[in-house]
Amino acid sequence: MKQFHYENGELYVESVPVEKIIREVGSPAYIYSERAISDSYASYQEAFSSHKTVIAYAMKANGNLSILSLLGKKGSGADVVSGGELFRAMKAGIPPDRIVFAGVGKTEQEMKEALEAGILMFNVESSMELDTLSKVASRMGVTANVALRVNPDVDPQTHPYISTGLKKSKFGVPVKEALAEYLRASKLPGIRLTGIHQHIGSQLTQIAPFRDSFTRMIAFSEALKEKGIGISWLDVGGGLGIRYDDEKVPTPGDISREILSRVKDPSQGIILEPGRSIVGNSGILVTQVLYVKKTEVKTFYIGDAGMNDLIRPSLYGAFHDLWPIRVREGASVKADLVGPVCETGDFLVQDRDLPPIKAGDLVSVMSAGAYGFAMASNYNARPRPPEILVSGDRFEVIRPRETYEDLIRSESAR
Ligand SMILES: Cc1ncc(COP(=O)(O)O)c(C=O)c1O
Ligand SMILES: N[C@@H](CCCC[NH3+])C(=O)O
Repeated sequence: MKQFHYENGELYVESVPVEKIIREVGSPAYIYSERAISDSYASYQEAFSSHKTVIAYAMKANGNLSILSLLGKKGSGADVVSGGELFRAMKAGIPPDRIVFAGVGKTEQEMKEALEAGILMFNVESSMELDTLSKVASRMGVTANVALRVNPDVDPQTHPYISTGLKKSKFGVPVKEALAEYLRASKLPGIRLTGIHQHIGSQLTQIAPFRDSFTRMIAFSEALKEKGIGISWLDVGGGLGIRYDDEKVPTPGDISREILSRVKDPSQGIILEPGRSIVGNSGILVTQVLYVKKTEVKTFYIGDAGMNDLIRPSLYGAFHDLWPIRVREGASVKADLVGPVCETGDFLVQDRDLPPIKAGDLVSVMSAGAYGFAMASNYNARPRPPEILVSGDRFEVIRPRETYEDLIRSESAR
């Protein structure tokens, strides 16, 4: 978080005071640090530099075109999960031969688009999907590069909504059925088996689940080799956690040691799909406190950003730290920071000792660069906030605030 720091009691992003940005673009607003994004990406590049690696940024975390093109220019690929994400990635200039496509419900149309683009690999999640891809590719007279997403049944020790590698989860092909499915796939027209894919969950803070699932992946790739199926790419997914509160999280270097120590051949291709760990701590959501409301039992700071702008606290009970934009002297107060949305679950912070805050103050919801704007909605007909990218002493609006007209653009009143 070193790109977000105080100078004389005032919060800066890189060399720009947050207040200066808000004066120009208004509140609420997402603000990202280019330096922070570049540094996170570089830590993956360095950690995996000894092996042939594609870092396929999981753009679901933050799919802004400027961020995609920033990463694309550094050599990043993209992990996409829809035709829309594929479209965005290509618009941002990410070459298709660095794009992998995951997701349990790809449509025939999406498969066709990805085949036309010539993506690196489809990460296929079920037998039926495999048959559909074979049919679509054969019809087009092309061959789809395929990995099966193998569900290793490993507990990632994270929030249940974002655990994906357990037996009971909807993702991937159960590890027990995977060998038979690969053998079947090897005979299907229009399919070329090029990889194995795993992704066990998000916001992983322990190294053991990575180790367990990768150990299973290596064992599985050896079982495939014995059956004559050689694999070019081991796609180990994403999921590395970030520090929201006081978590101690593994680094890309820790992950690479686990992985690369087991991969003897440096020409064995590795694909990584980090999302949160690239952008999560590279962004904040700034909101202005409109009102302070004290009841018999609680203090509420009512801000101009709500669950439609950042849904993680409402959806997962997620913790986001709260920093004042200007530090005030005084005692902390136990309070909630809530939004204007008509839902009791509309809170960004709940029952927490917060620094002294007055109506009119700007505050920063930290660690909001991943799954922040990306999951924002127009609920309550609220225009989504702008996104700002800071680079050194400059800042740029990389997505303007939506207008009321944007809200109704494709509708008509009868
Ligand atoms: C297939 C796949 N790859 C990569 C990611 C990115 O995960 P994270 O943002 O936790 O790195 C996800 C989301 O969890 C995913 O579902
Ligand atoms: N959206 C989630 C993570 C889901 C990851 C996508 N597979 C979050 O905010 O933490």
